[in-house]
Amino acid sequence: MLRLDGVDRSFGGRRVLQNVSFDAEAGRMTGFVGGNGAGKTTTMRIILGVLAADAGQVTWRGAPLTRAARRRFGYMPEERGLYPKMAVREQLIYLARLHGVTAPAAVRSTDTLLERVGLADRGHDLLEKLSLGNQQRAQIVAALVSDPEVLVLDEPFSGLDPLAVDTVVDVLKERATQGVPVLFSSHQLDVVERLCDDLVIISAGTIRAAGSRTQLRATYTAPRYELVVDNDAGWLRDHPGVTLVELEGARAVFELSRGADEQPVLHAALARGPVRGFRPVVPSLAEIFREVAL
Ligand SMILES: Nc1ncnc2c1ncn2[C@@H]1O[C@H](COP(=O)(O)OP(=O)(O)OP(=O)(O)O)[C@@H](O)[C@H]1O
Repeated sequence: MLRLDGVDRSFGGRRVLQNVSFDAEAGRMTGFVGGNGAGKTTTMRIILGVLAADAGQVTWRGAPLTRAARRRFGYMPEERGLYPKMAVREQLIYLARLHGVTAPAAVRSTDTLLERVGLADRGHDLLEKLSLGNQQRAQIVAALVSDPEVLVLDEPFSGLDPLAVDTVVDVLKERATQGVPVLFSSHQLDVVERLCDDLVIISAGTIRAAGSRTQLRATYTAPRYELVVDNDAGWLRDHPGVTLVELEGARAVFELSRGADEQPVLHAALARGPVRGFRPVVPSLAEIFREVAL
């Protein structure tokens, strides 16, 4: 597992990371989310050794990271890394070689990945001739081409159309299935929700929550239910333990205080007339994020 333990970092006396600790586990997709300036890129740069931490450490498989270990990492930096004036396929092969991949394997890996992301026929173009979305696809190939042991990706989905997002999601999930920890940052909470097994939420340089989606839901949001009746459901407002979240006439979404049982609410509804729907509502990641990070 990739582990950050007590990482601090300041710029010019301003602390931007404070005691940052979390794990990205082998074989799991870990979404790293936080608002603008929260500290995601700085954290990823420290993992890759592009920046040094002031305190704390990053370990991989229990050992502090060395330059040799980091060569086996795949990194997609925020500033992206490919050369605009070099042909796409040529530089991807070159990059794989830099990471110690043999020439035939570098060619094979480049061609397979270009095909996967729909760029097989653009390999001979200069990177700058590609549309921004296609450049982004090439950057993703760059992170994957050396068949890395660990993947650290800064906003890998930004600028991709929905079909390209799906393709990249598939490729990343495949890597995770092969045992690679995949740590990626994203502002697209719907994509993170669909994709990640684990979540790390950072705000103002501090980790606010980390764990599996199910754990975070259980920890940070109260149980929620939807009730649909025939008449106005406004009476719920006065029911003990209930907080109304939404009310549209006969349909209501409500939260129950912790430890409260939902059955008395159902009985109360039935006592007033027919109940057309009653079901638990799973809070979205955006709601968890609002609860934890803001
Ligand atoms: N080289 C630097 N010098 C000074 N301040 C920096 C430097 N790099 C980052 N910072 C500051 O550190 C804080 C965290 O920035 P960082 O880029 O890590 O956030 P982020 O979560 O990736 O944000 P975004 O989602 O906007 O990309 C910000 O306040 C930023 O201004």
